[in-house]
Amino acid sequence: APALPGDSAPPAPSAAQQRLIGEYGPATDLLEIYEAGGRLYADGHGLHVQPLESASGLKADGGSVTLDGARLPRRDIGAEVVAQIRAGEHGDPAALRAAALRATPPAEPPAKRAMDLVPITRFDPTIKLDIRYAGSDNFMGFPLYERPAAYLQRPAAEALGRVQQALKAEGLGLLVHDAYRPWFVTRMFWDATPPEDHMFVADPARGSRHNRGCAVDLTLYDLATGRPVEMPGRYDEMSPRSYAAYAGGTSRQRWARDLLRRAMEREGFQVLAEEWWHFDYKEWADYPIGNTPFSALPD
Ligand SMILES: C[C@@H](N)C(=O)N[C@H](C)C(=O)O
Ligand SMILES: [Zn+2]
Repeated sequence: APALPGDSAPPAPSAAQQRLIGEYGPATDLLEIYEAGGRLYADGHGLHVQPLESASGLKADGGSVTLDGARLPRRDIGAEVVAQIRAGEHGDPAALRAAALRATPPAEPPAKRAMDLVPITRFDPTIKLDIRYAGSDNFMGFPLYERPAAYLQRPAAEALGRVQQALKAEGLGLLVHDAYRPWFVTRMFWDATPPEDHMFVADPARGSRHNRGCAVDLTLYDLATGRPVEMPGRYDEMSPRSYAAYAGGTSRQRWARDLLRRAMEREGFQVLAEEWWHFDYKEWADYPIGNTPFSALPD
């Protein structure tokens, strides 16, 4: 039997539909235009799952929507949050890093298991890496890691290898953005992120499951082209598009997101409700919080 039975990707929407799909209006009361079953719908801002062609009073041209005469501009909430973080009081990378390195992780009772971090490509070298925190293409806008490495605790890395094998039958592979993360980096994320967006970064007072070597941030790539598969939102986007249950975007994007989730769940990983790309391995509570930088981990 196929590893992930019953899957076939829905068709992509037409270019004309693509131009309209998105979020419009005030952040606290967004109007969402999305595709389902080949049709466009408007939802929010006083409308409820309204087929676009029958939404009287609504005119959409892509750049903005006019609803009952009021103009609702297109929004990219994630990009707005990134701009806020980079302009914020904690925008100085060196000062942020120095403060985080001076701080100490929370004290905890002895962990059940010792750290046993292994490179995540050890059990399947076809897992691809694009380690965003080792470069500047991340929400902070500067490198946080000394090298583009990805480690997980051994049982989690083995499980990830099995996910990769299962996805091969679908012509897909895993593209990893992050795995083990030293605690001081979690502290830097927390300090730099506006409090209203703290749901997207772990509280250093409890530690991240990444610090325990048991969380992985990842997406899918197409084995034939090597290109990432389109998802409903961007990696590390701090907006509702990141929620695992987000109903917007296109059927094809939601299909890919849900396929990734099912493939991961079959091997003991659980998705984070706020982030479609973040998965915790089931044994995370057994491991201690790690603060070892990548420069001190073996290659
Ligand atoms: C920062 C983001 N990639 C992430 O991993 N968030 C979760 C909540 C975490 O920090 O553990
Ligand atoms: Zn994560």
